Amino acid sequence: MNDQTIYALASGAGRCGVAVVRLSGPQAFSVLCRLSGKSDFKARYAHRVQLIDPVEGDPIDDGLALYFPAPHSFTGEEVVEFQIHGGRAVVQALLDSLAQMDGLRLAEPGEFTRRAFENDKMDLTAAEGLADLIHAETRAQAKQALRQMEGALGTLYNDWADRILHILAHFEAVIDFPDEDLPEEVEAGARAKVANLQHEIEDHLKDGHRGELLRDGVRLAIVGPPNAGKSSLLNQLAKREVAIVSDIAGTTRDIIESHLDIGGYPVVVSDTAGLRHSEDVIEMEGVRRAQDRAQSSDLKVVMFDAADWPNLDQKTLDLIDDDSLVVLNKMDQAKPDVADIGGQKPIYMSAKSKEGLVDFFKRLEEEVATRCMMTGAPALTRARHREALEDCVEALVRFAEIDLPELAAEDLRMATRALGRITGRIDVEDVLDVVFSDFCIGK
Ligand SMILES: Nc1nc2c(ncn2[C@@H]2O[C@H](COP(=O)(O)OP(=O)(O)OP(=O)(O)O)[C@@H](O)[C@H]2O)c(=O)[nH]1
Ligand SMILES: [K+]
Ligand SMILES: [Mg+2]
Repeated sequence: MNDQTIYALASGAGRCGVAVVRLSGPQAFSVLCRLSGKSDFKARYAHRVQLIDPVEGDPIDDGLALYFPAPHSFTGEEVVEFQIHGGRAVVQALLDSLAQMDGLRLAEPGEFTRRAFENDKMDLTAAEGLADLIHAETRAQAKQALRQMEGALGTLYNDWADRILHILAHFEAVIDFPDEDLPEEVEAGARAKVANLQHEIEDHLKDGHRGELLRDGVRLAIVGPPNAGKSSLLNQLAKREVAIVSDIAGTTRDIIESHLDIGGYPVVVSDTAGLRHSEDVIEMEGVRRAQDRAQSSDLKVVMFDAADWPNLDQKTLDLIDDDSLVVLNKMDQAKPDVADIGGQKPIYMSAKSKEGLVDFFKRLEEEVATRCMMTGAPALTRARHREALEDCVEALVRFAEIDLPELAAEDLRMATRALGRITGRIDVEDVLDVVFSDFCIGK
């Protein structure tokens, strides 16, 4: 347990109706008593308190105080929460009083959650879920974060680790008691279980990065020749004039990014420079960046002026792939009958008259949704998880190729350690616990 008591404003900064100041650590309760002049507090009960600065004797506020005795608190430590009026001066007065008390200090970013993790109140995936929930900008993001915070990922990874530990227990037994004749079918069964597990983890890894896309946002690039109407479409998507629109070809030069909520899903849209050859070095740099961005995006809108059909720009045609929505814009001026462009059926629209826009938005939303679809199984949300799971699979693959029990056991240990890195939990003690509680050698 930490011997320092930390405090911080837990609600957002700035003027508001109610502000929450939180304390955690051994002195939290005595601080509550000093500020309120009372000592009789019921656990987890909102008490009306007059807060008075103990040194100056100045009143701070008339508010509420809640006391959460350890270990039944967010951090697992003694916690006190003050709900006070959210004026800047009131909040500052309380923070100043706390700052003057011995043994108290302002919390570092994430320190309350860190203490919760250290006191086994949550594992690393739950802590990450909590961070994501606070940063979530769309409904789907918040849903995924909440699910992770409530332990969906942690449970999955712990379950996998437990299953490996049980199998490991078998190999530990073979190593420690070589004279006991353990039946061969037990080993075959153990190996079959590892193979199953390996497939489950591989399936989880093959999720098209949906959890990561939902967490970080789907990257969408709008590309096409100059004057196709790319910036006009960005402005329609963003519902404001993000980019300059003009009839001068080559208006957009740099990449213009906009963060959007499309059907509850986060999308980072990039408007790009029109693709063409130019003598202007700045414009050419813009074209290079546009092509780069198209390459690195999860989804592309490849846009042409419908009037250009059938003489479409080759640079733009070259970018079309399975992740492209091909659009013929300016249908208010021209609507050629085209069945296929680069293997895709074009979508007609007008970014100016707004014809076809509703259908296009629907199509776009579907494409975004399938890329970060929330299904029954929880999705991994971070590269950190992915790397550890890949290490785990590697160890399981090695295990399958090895007969010697000592080496096989070592690979299983590496596999559990990789999973343990994700949740921050597993250590050797866990292996021993399973061996002795679950495996009856002396039978
Ligand atoms: N009639 C018609 N005009 C459009 C449509 N969409 C865009 N425009 C016009 O076409 C011109 C070019 O539009 P922009 O949005 O600037 O085109 P862009 O693709 O961003 O062009 P660059 O940035 O130069 O590559 C502007 O005058 C727009 O008003 C449309 O659907 N119909
Ligand atoms: K333009
Ligand atoms: Mg533009």
